[in-house]
Amino acid sequence: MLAIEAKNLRRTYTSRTGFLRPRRTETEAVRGVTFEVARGELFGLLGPNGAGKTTTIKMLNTLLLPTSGTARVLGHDVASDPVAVRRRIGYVFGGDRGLYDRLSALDNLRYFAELYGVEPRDKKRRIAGLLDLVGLAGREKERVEGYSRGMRQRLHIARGLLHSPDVLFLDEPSIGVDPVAARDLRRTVADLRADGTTVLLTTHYMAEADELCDRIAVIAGGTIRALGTPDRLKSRVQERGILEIEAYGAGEDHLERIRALAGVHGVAAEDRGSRQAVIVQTEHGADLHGQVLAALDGVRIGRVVTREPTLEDAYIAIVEEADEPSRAEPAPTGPDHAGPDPAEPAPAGPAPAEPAPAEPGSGSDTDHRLGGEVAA
Ligand SMILES: Nc1ncnc2c1ncn2[C@@H]1O[C@H](COP(=O)(O)OP(=O)(O)OP(=O)(O)O)[C@@H](O)[C@H]1O
Repeated sequence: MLAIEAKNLRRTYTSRTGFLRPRRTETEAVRGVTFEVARGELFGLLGPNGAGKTTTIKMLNTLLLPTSGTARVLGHDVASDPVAVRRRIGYVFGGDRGLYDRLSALDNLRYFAELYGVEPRDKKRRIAGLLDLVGLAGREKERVEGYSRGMRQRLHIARGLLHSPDVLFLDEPSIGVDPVAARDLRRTVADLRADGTTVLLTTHYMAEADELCDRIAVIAGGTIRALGTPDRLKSRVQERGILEIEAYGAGEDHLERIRALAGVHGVAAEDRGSRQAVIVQTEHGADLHGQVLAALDGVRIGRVVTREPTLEDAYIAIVEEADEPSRAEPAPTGPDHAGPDPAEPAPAGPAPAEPAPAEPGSGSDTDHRLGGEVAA
């Protein structure tokens, strides 16, 4: 039996804007998403901001009703059997909310264990095992307010696992976590998988996805643009050369000039402190150094290197193709691929069913990303 089965999932948000003349605005956040996750698999959902990742996760973990389409988790339908789904899943989202700062990690876990109905006779052993798994054993008596962001995140994961879920949703667990803590977090996630837990992970960090995920779906504009193993995704750009230029002050006009050069397949700029890395994907074997540097006329340039493509380059290429449908490659076929979907308007559907989260420090619930706890 599959852990997750999503078929043509769609979700449209309807919001009202304007006071005197209110208008209804519809946002098609997810526009026909189909994928399957096998039991024990670590599956990554990657995409730019606003791509529809959180909305997809929330439909799968029963916090939002799909506008149309179906989803099953361990065979249970998310819309018609949400209680059975909730019993089998855990949900951990990035950020600071969801823990009691004034309590120790141990007391937090004891409290949530009670809330989630963990059998009293199992509680002690379960908590000790989880503290061990997330690397907090020995620090469990300290108050959470003194914890680093990485430690909090690992405690969040322990909390999400208290009721021994078979499927864990991890929504950007490493957001705002420093590189050393992020490495520890990756180790924890890898251990979870080794224990047989199915994990659906969203992240903005490509290296993390590359290291951890068995398969990855790249989502943009509410549809899946590519799906496969990290190697398979990388093979999309294998035939390309990557030119990486350290720059200070390159603007969108410079990038446009590079984009317009014959033999250039994609351009992206990443801020790295005071400098930028301008990453240019070129046709394999094309020597575009001179032309690219000429297009950066007036910009201070540092090191220029050519290198092999990474998952990040594949990701940039996929997302850029999604932005420019006319340049999109033909949709690949086969079980490991999902091509661009036709963007038909989503039919109107049932109203959202977001349970009000009863989270410590949850504040107002106007932020759509901050879902409630779904553990049974
Ligand atoms: N409650 C809501 N009401 C109206 N629009 C919403 C709501 N929640 C999300 N959206 C919109 O739906 C789209 C998808 O949002 P979603 O949060 O699922 O994306 P995401 O891929 O998780 O983004 P991020 O990486 O920034 O978290 C965005 O355009 C977003 O503005």
